[in-house]
Amino acid sequence: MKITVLGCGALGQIWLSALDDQGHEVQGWLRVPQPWCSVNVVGVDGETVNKMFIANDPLFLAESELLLVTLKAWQVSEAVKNLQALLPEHCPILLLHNGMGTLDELKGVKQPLLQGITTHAAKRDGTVIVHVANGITHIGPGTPDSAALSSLAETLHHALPDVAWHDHLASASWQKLAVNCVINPLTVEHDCRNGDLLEHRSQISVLCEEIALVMEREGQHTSFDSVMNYVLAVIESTAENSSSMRQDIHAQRRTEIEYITGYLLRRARAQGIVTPENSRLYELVKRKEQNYERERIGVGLPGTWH
Ligand SMILES: NC(=O)C1=CN([C@@H]2O[C@H](COP(=O)(O)OP(=O)(O)OC[C@H]3O[C@@H](n4cnc5c(N)ncnc54)[C@H](OP(=O)(O)O)[C@@H]3O)[C@@H](O)[C@H]2O)C=CC1
Ligand SMILES: CC(C)(CO)C(=O)C(=O)O
Repeated sequence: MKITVLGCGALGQIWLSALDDQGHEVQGWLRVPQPWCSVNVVGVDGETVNKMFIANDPLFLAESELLLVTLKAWQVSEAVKNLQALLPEHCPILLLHNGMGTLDELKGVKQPLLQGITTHAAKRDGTVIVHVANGITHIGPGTPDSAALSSLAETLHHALPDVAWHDHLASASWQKLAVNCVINPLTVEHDCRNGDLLEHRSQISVLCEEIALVMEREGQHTSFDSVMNYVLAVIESTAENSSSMRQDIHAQRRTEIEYITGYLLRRARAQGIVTPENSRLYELVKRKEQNYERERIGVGLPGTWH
């Protein structure tokens, strides 16, 4: 297949490398246009890949059979809208990111949209992307016209297993959102690794009560116990991780809070539910972002809200 990967960061580079390895024709798409992008990946098995791929080629884009979007949630809608006119109308767009809400922002896009969530872990270490742990990528339709695209899961599975197709991704997406609503802002508040959150069980419990209520009103078959047990299991299985939000705050980057807790709060408001503990954490993270944004502008540096 001819595949363009939009966003060549941690996830983007492991996908570029894996798809190329399977014989697919791939190009990267960078924010600042360049004819080449370099992929430097250390695999889970320690094997390294150093390769250059074509980048930002509009002719390649016009012939692409898949646009794989591996951007942060807040980068997605503007970047996809900028490319949609160059992309064939039938070319599926797969959005792979944490958080929810980007589909609502892409309502006018003509191409079939798919969404995905992943438990793979990859991080940047200097100029290299380290694929820290294998995981599962769950994908499913984001618009009705992508419901018949389940064969994509098999193609992607051969490149970077596991990939599972879901006719209805909402359940998996909400579970992942619940995990991110608890772990990400709490690790910012306590400035700790995921595993250290087990010392804050009562706070986790209050957050899970609120989240379970919103999920139930959104039509999800769940309960407080089920959300709590799932969140605790992920805390244990990712105990050594520093969450992506904590890393973003440490690096003074914009976080994905608007698409994680922000999305939960928007759905809670629509359902008439109050979520005081989630709201407090949302405000806490927003305040931290605003403070360093103000500091950057104060010392004459450009803001990070590009
Ligand atoms: N890394 C991981 O292990 C996991 C990540 N995720 C989720 O996947 C998503 C992607 O994460 P990750 O790969 O880590 O993020 P990265 O920040 O590493 O990658 C995003 C890349 O997109 C680039 N970019 C930004 N804006 C544009 C644009 N307009 N056009 C083209 N490229 C652009 C960035 O470049 P620049 O820096 O120059 O702006 C950056 O290289 C996030 O939602 C994350 O939460 C989920 C599970 C695991
Ligand atoms: C699951 C978790 C919390 C793992 O760290 C994650 O997705 C993140 O850090 O964004």
